[in-house]
Amino acid sequence: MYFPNTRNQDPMRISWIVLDIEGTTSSTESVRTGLYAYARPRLGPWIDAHRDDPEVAAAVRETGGATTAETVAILHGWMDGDVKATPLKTLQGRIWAAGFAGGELTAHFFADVPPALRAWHAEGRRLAVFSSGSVSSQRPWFAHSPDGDLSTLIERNFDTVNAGPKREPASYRRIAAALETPPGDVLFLSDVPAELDAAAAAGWRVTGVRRPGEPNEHARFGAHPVVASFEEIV
Ligand SMILES: CSCCC(=O)C(=O)COP(=O)(O)O
Ligand SMILES: [Mg+2]
Repeated sequence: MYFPNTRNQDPMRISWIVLDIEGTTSSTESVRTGLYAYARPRLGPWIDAHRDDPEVAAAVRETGGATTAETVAILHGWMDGDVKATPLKTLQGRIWAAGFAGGELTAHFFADVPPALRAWHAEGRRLAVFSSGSVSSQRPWFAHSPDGDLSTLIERNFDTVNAGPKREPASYRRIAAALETPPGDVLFLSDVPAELDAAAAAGWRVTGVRRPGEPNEHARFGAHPVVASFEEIV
C-alpha cells in the first residue's frame, strides 16, 4: 500500500483512516442542495415539536434566539453563510436522520469512494469519520449510499461535539486518544487545508483531497500531499 505522504515511512503503520465528508467523500452540491434544502423549511416545525427533547432544547438555547422565529432566522443565516455552528449541525442532523429513516433522503459518494473504503477495510485498515455534520447524520449518510450500506465499514464517528472544532489540533489529539492509537498511525483525508494543518500539528499523517468542481479545487494545500481521487491512494 502506498500513501502519497508516507514516503520514507512504513505505510503498514497506518492503522486508522479518518474521513471528512463534504468535499472529500461526497459532493458539496449533495449536501447544500440535498440536505440543506431538506432541513431549511423543517427547522421551525421540528423545534416546536421537540421542545421537551433535551438535545433539541440545548441546541435552541445555544442558538441564542428568544422565539422559534428568531431561532430559525439565526439558523437560516448560518446555513446561508455556511457557518458550521454546532447547534445548527445538531438540529440539521436530527432532521436528516428522520428524512433518511423515512426514505426521503439518499446520500451521495464520489464513484471512487465506495470501492476504496471496501478495499481498505478488507486489508485491515480501520475507518472513522470526522465531519462537521453531526454523528446522528453521519451514520444514516453512510447507510444510505446508492452503492449500498457503507456504515458497516465505519467503526467510529466524530463530530464537533465529541471531538471539537475541525481546525484545532486538540480535536485530533482527542480523536487519536479515543482510537487508542499513536497519532502517526492515523491518516486524515480532507478537502480543507486548515483541517489538514490542525491534524498535522497533532502529529497525524494527512492528505488533501482536491476534487474537480468542488469549492476547494483550487485551494492551496502547502506542503501537504494532495490527491484528486481515492484511487490515487493505492
Ligand atoms: C451527513 S453529512 C452532513 C454534512 C454536513 O452537514 C457538513 O457540514 C459536512 O462538513 P464536513 O466537515 O464533512 O466537510
Ligand atoms: Mg469537507
